[in-house]
Amino acid sequence: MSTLLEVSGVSVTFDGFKAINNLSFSIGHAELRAIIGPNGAGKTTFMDIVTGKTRPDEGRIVWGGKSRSLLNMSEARIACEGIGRKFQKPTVFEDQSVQENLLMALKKDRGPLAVLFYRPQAADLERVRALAEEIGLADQLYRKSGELSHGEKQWLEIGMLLAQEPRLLLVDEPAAGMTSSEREHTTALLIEAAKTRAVVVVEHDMEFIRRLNCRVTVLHEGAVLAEGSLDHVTRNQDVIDVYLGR
Ligand SMILES: Nc1ncnc2c1ncn2[C@@H]1O[C@H](COP(=O)(O)OP(=O)(O)OP(=O)(O)O)[C@@H](O)[C@H]1O
Repeated sequence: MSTLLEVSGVSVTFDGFKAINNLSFSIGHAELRAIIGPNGAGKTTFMDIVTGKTRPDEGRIVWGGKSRSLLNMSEARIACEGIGRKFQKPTVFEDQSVQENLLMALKKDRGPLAVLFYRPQAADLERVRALAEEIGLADQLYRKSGELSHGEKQWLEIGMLLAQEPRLLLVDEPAAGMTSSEREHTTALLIEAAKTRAVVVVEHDMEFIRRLNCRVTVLHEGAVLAEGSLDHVTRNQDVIDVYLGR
């Protein structure tokens, strides 16, 4: 499988504390990956580094077919390059309908005049309909987003990220606060999304990860402790020791 993102030998120090320690990680163009690890393992900092929010002290991060470095790019540039991030808390425009939220998120010319004179074209509405179908909100297009359940808001936000056509999607704890049927739907949605792009899911819920049925990377003290199937990593003695606090 060809590599989309390659992080090598990256370290980050906060006030003398090494939060990320010589971390290496890579993901393919259409791959689903789960990242797990105990509290403080460096999962959030890892995502901050990939999105340009935090700059590493050392290491390399290369991206795409031309292996361009992400290190000199601004956060906005990295987002334009096709790296989308879903934070834990849903952030949709609550007063707008599902359709309006998705329309606003479509990848388009965002110049001030283009935004001012924007009128949705038939192709945009069709794309929004397809996105709503993909996230399971096709029958809620005209509903105010503020009226959606927590799970539905999360799907809408995932749809808004998909509307930007990212090549890599980073998703932070998508299952938190969801009912079990919402979790099942979220699993299916992420598996589907990863057929055409890379998706990294940071999650604590092992049952959710089991259903994702993907390669798992275990972080501990800012480095990769183990990698492989969930069964493989949960049999690893180092992983067992870390989770049991030994
Ligand atoms: N800005 C910062 N300044 C100082 N220390 C920080 C900063 N950001 C993170 N850390 C520390 O770096 C370590 C890694 O934190 P990080 O949030 O990346 O872990 P995590 O794996 O996401 O944890 P959790 O599962 O609890 O969210 C922690 O010890 C944290 O306290």
